[in-house]
Amino acid sequence: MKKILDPDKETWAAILKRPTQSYASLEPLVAKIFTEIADEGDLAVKKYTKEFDKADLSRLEVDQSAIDHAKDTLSVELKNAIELAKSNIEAFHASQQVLPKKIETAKGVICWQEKRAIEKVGLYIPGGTAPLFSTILMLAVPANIAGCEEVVMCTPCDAEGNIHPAVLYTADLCGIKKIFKVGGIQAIAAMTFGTESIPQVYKIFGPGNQYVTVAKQMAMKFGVTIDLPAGPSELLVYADDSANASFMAADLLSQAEHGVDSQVVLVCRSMEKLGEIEKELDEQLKKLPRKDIATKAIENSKLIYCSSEKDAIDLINLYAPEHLILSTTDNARIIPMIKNAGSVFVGNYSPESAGDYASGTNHTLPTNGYARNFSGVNLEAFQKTVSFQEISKEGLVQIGTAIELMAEAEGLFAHKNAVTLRLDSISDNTKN
Ligand SMILES: NC(=O)c1ccc[n+]([C@@H]2O[C@H](COP(=O)([O-])OP(=O)(O)OC[C@H]3O[C@@H](n4cnc5c(N)ncnc54)[C@H](O)[C@@H]3O)[C@@H](O)[C@H]2O)c1
Ligand SMILES: N[C@H](CO)Cc1c[nH]c[nH+]1
Ligand SMILES: [Zn+2]
Repeated sequence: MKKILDPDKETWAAILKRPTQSYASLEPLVAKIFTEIADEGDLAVKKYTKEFDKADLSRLEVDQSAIDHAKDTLSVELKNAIELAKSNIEAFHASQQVLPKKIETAKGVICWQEKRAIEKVGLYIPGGTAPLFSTILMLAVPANIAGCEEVVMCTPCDAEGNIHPAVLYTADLCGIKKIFKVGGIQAIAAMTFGTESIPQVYKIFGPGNQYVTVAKQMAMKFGVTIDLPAGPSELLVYADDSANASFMAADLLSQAEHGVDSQVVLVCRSMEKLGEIEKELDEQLKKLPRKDIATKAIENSKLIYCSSEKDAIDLINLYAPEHLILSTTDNARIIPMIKNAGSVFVGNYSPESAGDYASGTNHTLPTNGYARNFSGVNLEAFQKTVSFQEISKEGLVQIGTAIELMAEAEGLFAHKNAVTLRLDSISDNTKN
């Protein structure tokens, strides 16, 4: 892991660059697959599933028998853990509900907003190197609270066409009725255009590797919206002398083990603590089953010493990490200074894994610096906001002249007339 001491500001952007390929470099491949799937539907989806996932599928949809088998296979302990996580995620996302609030902007002019669920949503559940069934909870729970009518789920299968039982169990627990054994670019293209088997959706949600992330960005060109660019996982730990070195090393490795293109960064105010964390990292890494993946991710990662607090915070805000751990003596003072981060974990006893699984917050979060302008998934992502107004005669008298003047100034006389006719009728009625 590269060690950097008090870097010059001019070098920050280069130091903090992510190890993923650019949108431009993946676009030609993604565009080719999109075109084929738009033209040939299931046939092209099957072709690419064979090419990338080595599975020769005759049917894309998961059979009920596989779901029933998954329910029998999973241990009671794991089922209970999934239930606990689901209940915390439900509590946190239900608390995000906003009730309509009517405002009288002028006497007799009542305005308000109501939330409406997006009717058809597609959930992408990553499964290339690990079966991320926790992601189903993160997406299906808010979709259900919002009241989305049609929920379609795509996830990659193994070479035999099977999906991990925990994925099928969790999807069934969340009431998902349409589950497809399709991953990667081909899954996103299929949900964008619709195929003979896979329904077209209005909005696509979910994290994934760089291929999935670029495919989601491509989907937007075809009128399907997306939640956010949620690519390869990242973690930045901000630590001082008070940090527990072994906890921080474990947290850094937890995100490094996601994929070779993950990135973890330590920004440390103490040289001594930086050394301790580095030593712990080396030791813990050797014992990990996914050490090959984590080792490659660690090669992309950095240990940065910052003697100045201002520089450290500026660096964090410039990097805009997906996850940020604050492990300092004065976390409460630091929190208001954090402008850009997807999800923040405060103190030595808030491991990043808690947010991945069971604290209740959502783990679908912006990566690659997008925490500067995107939020992670929340209830609102599954809703649209519709505005309403109800205006009485008295209300129209209050604002009518202003509307007439503005419409006339824009040269839009039909707009003006829509008000003038009503104001005239009000004045006629008053006279009679
Ligand atoms: N940001 C977040 O909120 C968040 C949350 C969870 C996971 N993640 C990230 O999701 C990712 C999951 O990645 P994954 O690979 O395990 O699963 P994935 O499901 O995202 O991707 C697997 C698919 O990628 C496709 N693919 C693989 N290599 C390809 C190639 N060379 N060309 C074209 N397509 C190819 C295959 O079709 C395969 O099905 C990880 O990077 C993890 O860090 C991010
Ligand atoms: N850390 C991932 C988000 O970047 C989410 C996850 C799922 N399972 C484990 N981790
Ligand atoms: Zn994780």
